[in-house]
Amino acid sequence: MIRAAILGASGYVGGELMRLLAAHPGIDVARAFGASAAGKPVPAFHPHLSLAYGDWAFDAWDESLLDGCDLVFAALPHGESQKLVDAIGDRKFVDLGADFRLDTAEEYELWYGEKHERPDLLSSFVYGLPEFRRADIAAANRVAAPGCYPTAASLALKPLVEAGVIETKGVIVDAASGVSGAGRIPSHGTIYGAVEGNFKAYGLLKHRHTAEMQMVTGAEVIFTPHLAPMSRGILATCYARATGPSDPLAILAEAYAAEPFVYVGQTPPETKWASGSNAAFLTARYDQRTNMVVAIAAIDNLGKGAAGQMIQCANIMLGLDETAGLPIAGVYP
Ligand SMILES: NC(=O)C1=CN([C@@H]2O[C@H](COP(=O)(O)OP(=O)(O)OC[C@H]3O[C@@H](n4cnc5c(N)ncnc54)[C@H](OP(=O)(O)O)[C@@H]3O)[C@@H](O)[C@H]2O)C=CC1
Ligand SMILES: CC(=O)N[C@@H](CCC(=O)OP(=O)(O)O)C(=O)O
Repeated sequence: MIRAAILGASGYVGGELMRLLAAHPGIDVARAFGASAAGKPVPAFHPHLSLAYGDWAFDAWDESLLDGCDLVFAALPHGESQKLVDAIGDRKFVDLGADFRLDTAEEYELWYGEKHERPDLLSSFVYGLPEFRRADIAAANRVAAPGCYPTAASLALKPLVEAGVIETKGVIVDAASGVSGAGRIPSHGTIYGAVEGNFKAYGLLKHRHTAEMQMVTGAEVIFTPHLAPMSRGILATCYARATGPSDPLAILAEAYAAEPFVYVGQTPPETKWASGSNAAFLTARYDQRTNMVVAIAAIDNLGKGAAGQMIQCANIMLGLDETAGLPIAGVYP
């Protein structure tokens, strides 16, 4: 068994990693690190994990506790993995923070508004979207797993850009996320009273995921995220001017025909289809009246948008079955 350490195990993504790894045939959780949670029992933060990790407590960060671990997952706030990466050494490392996702320190500083402390290490990370970078991930020691919104939007758009059926200028991504996308610590905008029965846009014109979507798709993107009154899920609806009549559904179906976690179908997908799984559900249409293409993706932000994708990357890096430990079926209703 591969022994894994999780940094940020007390957070929402950390909890989802622990849940999925509890049923993984080739990877065991060896260490679960917290920050303010250090020393406290795992079930105090993740009661749903009581049977799997009932007698566990979160560790305080201490790099010597990585001894004996072959693999490290980090689900920390942005900026934190830059400080820890040296301690991880040459272990396999899957980082979900944004620190090493973008190609340049300048892009990171532009969109995240803070200085990048380790630009020297940017090129040592591979962007962890397996459907587009599988061979590079297999050869990598360090992977920067994508953000949740960019995963959904890029899966919907990239094959259409590559097929040349959409214009790459002014692509519109309207996406809605469940509240778990904002993490475990509630803020004024994510408490029940602010979210229940409500629907709102935020981050207009400046959401940091715009940079990632542009990097992956090669298109110029205008992205508007929305907060939806649900725990999990992302629905990304993407619009682009067509270069002419095409069959975008057939293009997506062909692009993902061999992909174990991507389903392309006629019916507009719903977030619940993906809930609890590592699946992505896609559809697309060409509209002759407006000469526009619309492409839609539904994922679980904690699944294919976070923990599931991290495990998919780790499976590839370790030469395990890519689907090991990862559900392809969602929880419904
Ligand atoms: N939630 C989602 O759907 C997605 C999240 N992400 C990204 O993944 C990362 C984790 O997200 P999420 O789990 O939602 O966040 P949470 O806020 O739920 O969890 C954050 C985790 O980081 C730990 N932590 C906080 N500050 C520090 C610090 N200074 N040093 C070390 N550890 C610290 C927390 O520890 P403690 O609680 O013990 O203080 C906790 O375990 C973020 O970068 C997020 O942007 C990416 C894709 C999707
Ligand atoms: C609903 C909600 O607040 N979502 C978060 C997305 C968090 C996330 O995925 O952040 P990174 O991918 O950059 O790590 C947001 O919009 O900031």
